[in-house]
Amino acid sequence: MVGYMGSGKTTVGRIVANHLNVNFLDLDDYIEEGENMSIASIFETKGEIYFRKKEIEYLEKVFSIDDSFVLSLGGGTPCFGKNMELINEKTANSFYLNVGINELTDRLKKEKNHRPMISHLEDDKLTEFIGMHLFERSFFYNQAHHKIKSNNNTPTEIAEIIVNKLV
Ligand SMILES: Nc1ncnc2c1ncn2[C@@H]1O[C@H](COP(=O)(O)OP(=O)(O)O)[C@@H](O)[C@H]1O
Ligand SMILES: O=C(O)C1=C[C@@H](OP(=O)(O)O)[C@@H](O)[C@H](O)C1
Ligand SMILES: [Mg+2]
Repeated sequence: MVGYMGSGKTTVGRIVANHLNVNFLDLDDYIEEGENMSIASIFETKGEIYFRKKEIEYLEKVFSIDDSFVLSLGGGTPCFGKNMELINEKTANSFYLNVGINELTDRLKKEKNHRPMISHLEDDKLTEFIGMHLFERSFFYNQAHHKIKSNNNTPTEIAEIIVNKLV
């Protein structure tokens, strides 16, 4: 699962894994467990560049697991180094959860705190930031094999659309 913060990667990925009866892995959780630190503390104490290096390292590590699983990435994962190339090489089915700026703003207003890329922003600056940031990142997200419009459906409905593309 690929897409902007708040697009539902973690929520939808978990449901898809459940439907397919395979393990679910969230790259952020995997990093937090491996580093024994929250993503927010990694950003705060070591900075974003350190996080991005770790993110590449854990992405490579996760792809060395010899098992079937659904993987939800962080919003920035596809946008650094050669990550998107690696993602598409390692899976035949990458999904971009495509959600519009206003819906993302509504969702993220409620949960800025554990997302260090936006936690410093006032609510009234959020839409503008997301608009610019999404524009920059869309180049990478759009390289996913499947693009799923995810604005007006529940996570369960989106998971069903995804499962139907896989079976
Ligand atoms: N399809 C959806 N409709 C409404 N809210 C959603 C949907 N998908 C996710 N959410 C909500 O949006 C927030 C962010 O979801 P999350 O799965 O953490 O996104 P991501 O992992 O892409 O950052 C959560 O509060 C989640 O419940
Ligand atoms: O977009 C980003 O740069 C980030 C997204 C986060 O994941 P979610 O997209 O699951 O919030 C997490 O990896 C980190 O806070 C950085
Ligand atoms: Mg997530």
